Amino acid sequence: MTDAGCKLVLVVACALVNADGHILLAQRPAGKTLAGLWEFPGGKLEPGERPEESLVRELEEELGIAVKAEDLVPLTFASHPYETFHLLMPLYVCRHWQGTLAPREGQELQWVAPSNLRDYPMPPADEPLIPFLTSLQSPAG
Ligand SMILES: Nc1nc2c([nH]c(=O)n2[C@H]2C[C@H](O)[C@@H](COP(=O)(O)OP(=O)(O)OP(=O)(O)O)O2)c(=O)[nH]1
Repeated sequence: MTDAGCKLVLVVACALVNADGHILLAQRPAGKTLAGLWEFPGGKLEPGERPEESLVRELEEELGIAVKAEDLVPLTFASHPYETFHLLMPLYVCRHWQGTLAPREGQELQWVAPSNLRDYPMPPADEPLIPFLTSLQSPAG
């Protein structure tokens, strides 16, 4: 059966990877949907935006860093049926940015070793993404 009422929501997200090979997670603040869960920085595309452009904007807004679109490397994507919408979320990896990273929206931030990602409760859409991150090569690898 086709779900004619399904609303598709496109969200772009980024695994920022630091020199130690750790990945940045952000905790969704109280009051938002999925509050308390740890997610990859990013957000919904605004009308007319290209995905990479949207992610550059979100990373500046949320973390105060400047990222070049060409430093956003596609890794995989999430496709998850939430109750009120279907989430389609490309996940990029980024190892290069400028500026000092800071939580601009009051969110908790944590650098996490890929092998420890499962210690951080994530939205259900994100769980299938974890194996892709644990298989990321280290900068030296
Ligand atoms: N940024 C981000 N969003 C995620 C992840 N996993 C996941 O299910 N989402 C969902 C949560 C939200 O429903 C949507 C992102 O919305 P958003 O961050 O732009 O805005 P929001 O929380 O204010 O959205 P809302 O759900 O409260 O309307 O994608 C993730 O890893 N990163």
